[in-house]
Amino acid sequence: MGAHSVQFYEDDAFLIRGLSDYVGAALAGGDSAIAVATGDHLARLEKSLAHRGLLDDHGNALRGAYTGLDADLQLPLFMEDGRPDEVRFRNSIGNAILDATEAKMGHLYVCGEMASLLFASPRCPLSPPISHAAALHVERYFNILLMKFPFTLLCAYPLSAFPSSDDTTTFHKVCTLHTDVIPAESYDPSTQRETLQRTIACLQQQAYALSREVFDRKLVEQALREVNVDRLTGLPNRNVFQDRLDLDIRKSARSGLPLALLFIDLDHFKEINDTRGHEAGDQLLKQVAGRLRGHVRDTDTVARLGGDEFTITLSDLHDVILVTDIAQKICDDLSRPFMVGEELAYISASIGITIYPRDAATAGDLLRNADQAMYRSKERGPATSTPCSPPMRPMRASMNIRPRCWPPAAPNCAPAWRRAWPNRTCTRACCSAW
Ligand SMILES: Nc1nc2c(ncn2[C@@H]2O[C@H](COP(=O)(O)OP(=O)(O)OP(=O)(O)O)[C@@H](O)[C@H]2O)c(=O)[nH]1
Repeated sequence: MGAHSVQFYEDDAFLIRGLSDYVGAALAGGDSAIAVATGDHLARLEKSLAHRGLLDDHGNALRGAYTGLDADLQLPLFMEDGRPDEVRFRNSIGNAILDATEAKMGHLYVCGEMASLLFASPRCPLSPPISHAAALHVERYFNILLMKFPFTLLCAYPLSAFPSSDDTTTFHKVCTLHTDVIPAESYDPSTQRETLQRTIACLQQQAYALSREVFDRKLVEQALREVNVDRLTGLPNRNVFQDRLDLDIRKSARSGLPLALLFIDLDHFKEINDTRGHEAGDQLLKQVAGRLRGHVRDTDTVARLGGDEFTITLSDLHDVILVTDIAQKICDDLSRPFMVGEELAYISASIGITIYPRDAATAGDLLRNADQAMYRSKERGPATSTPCSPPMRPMRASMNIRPRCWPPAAPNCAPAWRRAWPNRTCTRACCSAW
């Protein structure tokens, strides 16, 4: 049987160089060459051969004989019902090889990447493992031709055809069907150390598969982060909030220390979007997230549920009374102006508070309580916080916390507030901090 080598490659430019060396050496020696490659590779190969002075402008050999076959067109010729068919293969590629050997223009050198085409989606209509099995069939058909006709064959495979470590078995099978294995990116036609080359090629494939897996894992980790983190603010999102609340409830049940859930909804945030644009609204939401983080310990959870809704879970509370102080401070803090772009922006927040286990036993009920309490705050007016109270939780008095500094001090600096609450007056002393 004639020599049937396999050349692996990572980089297209390396493939073209290798094919050009192979076909070029044949033509320069007055021999025949058939190149079966994808349209793009074929064009680049022929350009390289023309550059070497071996082909004319029309792709005709100036020495020896050259035939270029577009692998994309050859593929359907020998496929039947989505599988390579031996008879069709003999009638297409086989006949081209037969014609070239009968022409008796020296020895025939064939290089082909139709087998690797079968591996490499999306060009090939087959997906693994069918494409892998199909390519192995094509290699066997080649070996049958090699037993009948005197020619030398070089097949080319991208390492990307074996992207996972599960492909190692197929990779070995491909190597076994060839007489020589040429490792990727180290093509040296003079090298004879076949065993060493095989080992290098296998190691390359394994290294390639490993790097693909590391890359894929990074993508998965990134996707997981994105699933858990609110992209705009970097805060945990609703999913993480719910998981952590469940966890905090279980910890609280064990430790006996209560936890508080604060539901925070910004007041008239929509006006910022409407008057200053969505980007300004985004900037403001990021700053709100930063301010909220400043009011809690590392062990507490500040989350963004979506839109202008945030939650804070305060765990391991030794003194529940402190929660209203924290809510007060948050109301005060969010009523301070925000620097958005070049201008100040004014908002405030309505907060609903609920305590575990005093007000509810489950995460769902706690969230519902806090949400309802937040709406009570909205009804009372902006910058208000309300603990869970009847009918949310029987026998609990509601509480109304306003920022010490309300409404904003400078008469011209908060037109939105003044339109919304024209009857509110400013307590200048406490606004001086602004
Ligand atoms: N800039 C920005 N706006 C958002 C984002 N998500 C939601 N919004 C907007 O936030 C607004 C929230 O709606 P509301 O809560 O009704 O607005 P509001 O003016 O604060 O209303 P009240 O809570 O009743 O005071 C809507 O206009 C949303 O389009 C976001 O990621 N970025």
